[in-house]
Amino acid sequence: MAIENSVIVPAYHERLNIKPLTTRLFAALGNDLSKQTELVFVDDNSQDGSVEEVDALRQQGFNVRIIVRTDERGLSSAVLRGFRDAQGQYLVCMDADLQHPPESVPALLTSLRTHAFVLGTRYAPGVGIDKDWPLYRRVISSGARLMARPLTVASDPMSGFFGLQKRYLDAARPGDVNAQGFKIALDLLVKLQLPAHNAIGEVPFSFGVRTEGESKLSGKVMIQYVQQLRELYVYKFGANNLVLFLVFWAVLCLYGLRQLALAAHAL
Ligand SMILES: Nc1nc2c(ncn2[C@@H]2O[C@H](COP(=O)(O)OP(=O)(O)O[C@H]3O[C@H](CO)[C@@H](O)[C@H](O)[C@@H]3O)[C@@H](O)[C@H]2O)c(=O)[nH]1
Ligand SMILES: [Mg+2]
Repeated sequence: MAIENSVIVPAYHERLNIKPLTTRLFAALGNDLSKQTELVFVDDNSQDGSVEEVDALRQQGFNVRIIVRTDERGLSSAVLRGFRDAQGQYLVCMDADLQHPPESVPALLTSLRTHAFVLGTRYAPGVGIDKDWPLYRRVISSGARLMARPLTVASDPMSGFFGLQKRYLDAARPGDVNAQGFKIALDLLVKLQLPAHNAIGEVPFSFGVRTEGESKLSGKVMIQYVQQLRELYVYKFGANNLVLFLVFWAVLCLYGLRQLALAAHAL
């Protein structure tokens, strides 16, 4: 049966998460969907046994493979590499560390049949973020989301859990999509030529906490986000509207201070 769906997972030092993600994903897909789906890890030469782990799973019959990059690093560029290499027309991106529930992938794939882009969202009734997610990450995430507000109507453009139809990526101008940092979904939402109506679907999910390995979010990634936002504001509103960007930067700072004050009050 032809491969229609490709699930792309950027992975760096994620050996311990590879097996649970693979088994949970294919169990969630069930027999029919599993036959049409490949799982592709894009690893940046972790040299932690991830390759052997994937090989063992493939020998057990799972349609899983791993691309090892030795010349590049970074989450967004890894995702783009996986998308380029994908066999399927329906692409899903998710993290390796099980913060994105594999059980929500079938819903993403279903929604992708009728939407060009589908976003896994943590901001919907009945879902949310695990209470153990650190406060400083909540503050950063809320601030980053607020700053992206004017760029897209999507409720959770910071999400790393999303899907799109490959033809829209194929139609993008080469080099147009920013391969720096972590915010690949936001870049795609702003830059791809999506249909004017009903382009974006949303699938609610609960954002878990990592139990194995560590987050790779660094100060550098946050600076890359600010640079990316500046570029996106110019892209969407024109070079003269940088003022907008600066206003939102100021709002973000005020919001961050307010959150910190509230947190300090609660202590
Ligand atoms: N290949 C590769 N993969 C990477 C790299 N950096 C991170 N990854 C992979 O990208 C996934 C997400 O990385 P985490 O380090 O777990 O990110 P996070 O701090 O939990 O942030 C996640 O949640 C945010 C929402 O608040 C998202 O905005 C962000 O994109 C990501 O999904 C993981 O599978 C991780 O191994 C890299 O340089 N190269
Ligand atoms: Mg994570």
